[in-house]
Amino acid sequence: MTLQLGCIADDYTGASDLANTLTRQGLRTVQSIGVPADDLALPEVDAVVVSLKSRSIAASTAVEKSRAAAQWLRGRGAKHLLFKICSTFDSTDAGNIGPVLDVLRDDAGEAIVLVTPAFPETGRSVYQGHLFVGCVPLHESPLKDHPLNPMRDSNLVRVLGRQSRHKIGLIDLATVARGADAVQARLDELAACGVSAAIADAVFERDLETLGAVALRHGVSVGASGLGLGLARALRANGGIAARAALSEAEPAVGGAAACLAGSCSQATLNQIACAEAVMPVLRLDPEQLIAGGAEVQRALAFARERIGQGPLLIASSTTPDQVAALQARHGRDLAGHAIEQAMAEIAAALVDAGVRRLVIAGGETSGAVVDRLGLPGFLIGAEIAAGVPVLRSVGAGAPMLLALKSGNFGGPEFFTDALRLMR
Ligand SMILES: Nc1ncnc2c1ncn2[C@@H]1O[C@H](COP(=O)(O)OP(=O)(O)O)[C@@H](O)[C@H]1O
Ligand SMILES: O=C(O)[C@@H](O)C(=O)COP(=O)(O)O
Repeated sequence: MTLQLGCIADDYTGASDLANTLTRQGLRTVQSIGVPADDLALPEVDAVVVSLKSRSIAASTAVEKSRAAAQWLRGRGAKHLLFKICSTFDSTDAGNIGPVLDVLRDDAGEAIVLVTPAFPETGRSVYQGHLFVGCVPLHESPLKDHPLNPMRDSNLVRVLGRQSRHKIGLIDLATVARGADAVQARLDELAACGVSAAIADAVFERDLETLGAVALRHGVSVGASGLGLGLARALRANGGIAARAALSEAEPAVGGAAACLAGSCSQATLNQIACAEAVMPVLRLDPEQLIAGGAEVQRALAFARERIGQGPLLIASSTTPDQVAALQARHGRDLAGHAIEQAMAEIAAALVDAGVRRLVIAGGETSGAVVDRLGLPGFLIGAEIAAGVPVLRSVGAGAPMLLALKSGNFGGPEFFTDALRLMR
């Protein structure tokens, strides 16, 4: 297998988002959970997206895991590596985008790395280095209240500057609009001044096509699905991608019971849970009890066992920003987040033991904990449910399951029913 593109994603929902974009752009893509084991049989593919749960862990561990993934991908022939970060630049001043970017750049022998989280399809654009979510700057968007990485500064040159050992520069939209050679010239100019990463403005897909074409001339780039789109189109334009059938087209139906789990406290997820209440049984967990111990998990399982087989159900720990803040004040941010993720993973494992084969999970960290607990090594990419969220078919671990790993902020109000309609 010779990869045309190697990708390292810092969470599992982000990985499925990128794998979805690459697939829609005609690249045969698989999503692996961690670095694939040597005995994992992978089909002939153009791109592998290695999913890490490295967004909210210690920076040194994130660096170590990303390096191992980079080594594996380079060993399979990938000349370019995309480090997939969140389109809302989810991170803290302690990392992890800057530290990972620094080592991937050094290991690739590059002087400077192009960085852009722009993803126009989901309303993420970058102008003068400031990230917008729809029509509001990042620091005014719901991301300002994220439970793990509240984003309170929209100026990405500044944000990345606090995370990196090196100087950060800007490639503005006027330069991007002048085309690939202008962008390359600006990168060279910044590198000559000792700048080692450049935030690139991008508003429209054509901007990402320009940035993708430039990125491909280098060994590594950093961005969200928008840059993935630009890279995929550049690879196709270079004639690097053979025309072949998509990987999961001919797969048989999976069937079996269906369940949804939500650990995301994002605004979009809160609305989706409210909408789901009209069409399926919904259990809202008590987060305080979840942290206290197993009784709340048992309550969830009793709720589920009574209803499994009668139709889908939803179990959610999600709550409003003020309640998240109150819980974190009592227990600490990391302890609260981790304990709830592990409780959701325990519920998921018991649901699968009880016959659930189709599982929708809302939340990146939540998805990571669940998929790890289920021991699924990888996924083929199926139909697109909403921008950035595909149906996933598990591979390499017994009978296949269907999953949807939804980024907290993605999907329309009816996301849970939209997903289940496509997960057959
Ligand atoms: N009620 C709650 N109070 C505090 N934290 C919560 C609650 N419910 C879930 N969490 C935690 O919030 C975090 C949500 O992150 P994540 O799953 O990545 O969602 P998103 O995709 O919206 O970022 C997780 O660590 C989760 O365990
Ligand atoms: O780029 C994006 O916005 C997503 O792919 C993503 O990474 C979202 O992360 P979570 O909201 O934590 O799932």
